[in-house]
Amino acid sequence: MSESSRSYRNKPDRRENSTIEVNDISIAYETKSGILKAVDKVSFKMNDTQGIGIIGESGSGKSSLGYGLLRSLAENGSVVSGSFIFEDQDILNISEKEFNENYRWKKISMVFQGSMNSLDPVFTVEDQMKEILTSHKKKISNKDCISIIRSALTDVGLNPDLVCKKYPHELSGGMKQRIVIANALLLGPRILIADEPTTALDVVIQAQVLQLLRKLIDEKNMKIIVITHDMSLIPNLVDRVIIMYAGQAVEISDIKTVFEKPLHPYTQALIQSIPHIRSSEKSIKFIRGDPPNLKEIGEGCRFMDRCPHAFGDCKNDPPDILVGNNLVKCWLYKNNN
Ligand SMILES: Nc1ncnc2c1ncn2[C@@H]1O[C@H](COP(=O)(O)OP(=O)(O)OP(=O)(O)O)[C@@H](O)[C@H]1O
Repeated sequence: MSESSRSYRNKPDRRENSTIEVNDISIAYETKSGILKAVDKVSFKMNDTQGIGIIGESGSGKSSLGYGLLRSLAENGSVVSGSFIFEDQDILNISEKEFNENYRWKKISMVFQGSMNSLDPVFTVEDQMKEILTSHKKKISNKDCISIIRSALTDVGLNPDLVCKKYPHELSGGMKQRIVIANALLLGPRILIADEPTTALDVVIQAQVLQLLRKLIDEKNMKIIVITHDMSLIPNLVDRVIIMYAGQAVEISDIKTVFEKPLHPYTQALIQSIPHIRSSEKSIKFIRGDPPNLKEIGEGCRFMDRCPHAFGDCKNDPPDILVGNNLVKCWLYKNNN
């Protein structure tokens, strides 16, 4: 890659301030039948944390949180409160123009859920990648474009000579997902939000894509926020997890503790629902009942109706309680307060 083309991609610099602080983010959608509160006061920090997983069942608000952080919510959605501090700046509180010019794709990027199926069928891989580059870097030369594209494809384990001139339908699912990741990393972001990055891939390819993400995080010294409903995917990818339930972060834990000693009854149930091949247990464990309707949230613990440990206190909103280094939103730990 030429020196000039190198300068279009942010280079990893271990000295830069990579602290990320998400404070009390709430997200709501306006719908015909009322306001739906998808995310309720979620906070987390990533100082020494390189990767964080956002885990929860469908509808728990994971994607809304990711879209909210990238300022890409659907038109009827908005971040109603909270801040997202990155490089000492609340990037939810700057103009759209400044965010687009300095942050979107350049410092924060996203692999959207299902995006491998939205690659444009009438453009070659090279043309799609060129389009991204030229729309963000108006003055970039064709030579630099090609050089960056080839390097980005190599980074994700693809041979540029074989894939540059190919159309999406000529590629396997795994290759398409690698291209989607290469697209997201094209401008050298410091934070990558990956929403269900391995859904719709078979297990072997899933493992390869996860391994690729791990390699890219290390090589590029970037931070990753992985959104997934599948807890079993993340142990080698992230060091902390946020367990989301009905729009709230009910547990924030390091990855080891969450598997060895999950605190929240919902997290415990999630872990128990992961099938173990060597276990003598023949029946599949599942969580009975349904999550509450996010348009009709009342007082009290949102998991109460499904919780085997529910008791009187649960009728009141549970506080966030620190247990060791981990936070849990559950009255069972009130004596730790
Ligand atoms: N544009 C929208 N308008 C109205 N409601 C929405 C919109 N987008 C999401 N929701 C609702 O917000 C809640 C959270 O959805 P979200 O997609 O963030 O959850 P999720 O945990 O990512 O689920 P999934 O894994 O199925 O994507 C759900 O009740 C969903 O129906």
